[in-house]
Amino acid sequence: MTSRYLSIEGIARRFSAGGKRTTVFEDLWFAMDKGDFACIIGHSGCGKTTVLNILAGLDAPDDGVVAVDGKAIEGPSLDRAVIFQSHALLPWRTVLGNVSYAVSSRHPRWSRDQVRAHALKFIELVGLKGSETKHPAELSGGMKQRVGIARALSIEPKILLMDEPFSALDALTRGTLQDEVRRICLETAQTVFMITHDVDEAIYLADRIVLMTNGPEAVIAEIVENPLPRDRRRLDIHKQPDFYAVRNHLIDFLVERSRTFKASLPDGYQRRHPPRVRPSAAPNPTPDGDARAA
Ligand SMILES: Nc1ncnc2c1ncn2[C@@H]1O[C@H](COP(=O)(O)OP(=O)(O)OP(=O)(O)O)[C@@H](O)[C@H]1O
Repeated sequence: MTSRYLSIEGIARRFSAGGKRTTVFEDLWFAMDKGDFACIIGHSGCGKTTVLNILAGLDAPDDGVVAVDGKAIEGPSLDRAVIFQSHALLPWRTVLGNVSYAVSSRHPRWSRDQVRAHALKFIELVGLKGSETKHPAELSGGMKQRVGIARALSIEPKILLMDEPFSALDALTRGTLQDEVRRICLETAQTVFMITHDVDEAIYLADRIVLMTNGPEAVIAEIVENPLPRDRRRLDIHKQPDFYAVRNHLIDFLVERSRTFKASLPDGYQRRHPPRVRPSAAPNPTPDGDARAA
């Protein structure tokens, strides 16, 4: 196994349905360091959720291994927290009750006061101070998702896995929550693997964007290194010189290359080391040899 914090090593997943066997992907490789924020982008059905489920330990690969912090994943664990599109809160528990439940699962020996103090810290972190005693039915969609985020972060997971966490929210709430998740993840050096269909969301949040070709038998076409500065702000991100270079690169992939990539693999393409690309507005980017302009 490699020494990276998270390593996906040659995994394959095949499903049988109606007597037909489909290979979603095989020989998939990807690695992350601690504190990295990666987004995966690809068309519906290419296998993004399958990868996330394998990382969560909810599904197992048919071949290959996934390891976190040097340990192969063998099932669900509190080391990996998942935030889904729907919040899946316990309706009979309050905000504090929902978060405390997760905290006491993580720290079964903690006293009631310790659990409460820890849960309150994360409730405050996501901006829900004052709503501790409310039940999920009394909360807006955005507030419920905040509880889900507080619950996931409160167990201080090694990896935070997010499956389109903001897609069910209105644009204003989505933007605010993106800001908060970014702030918290930067502050806590949280390692995050997230699925999104939203190119702008990926550019705002991610350090690296994994581009997956269409399925079946999807491959990772490229790992796009985000060229924007780490202190980027959502509201004026479009003024960053490289913004449209990276945005056009991602859109071009989704519109065209996700479909055609496999039929014309670039020279020297290796599944184990997909090309790393750093789109740039500069006319002749030459930072690391394999960088290309959008
Ligand atoms: N349990 C299963 N049994 C059979 N086929 C499955 C199963 N789970 C997923 N698949 C198939 O695997 C492929 C990848 O599914 P997956 O949900 O990972 O795609 P996705 O990229 O996350 O799609 P979306 O963006 O629509 O959520 C699809 O063709 C899907 O039908």
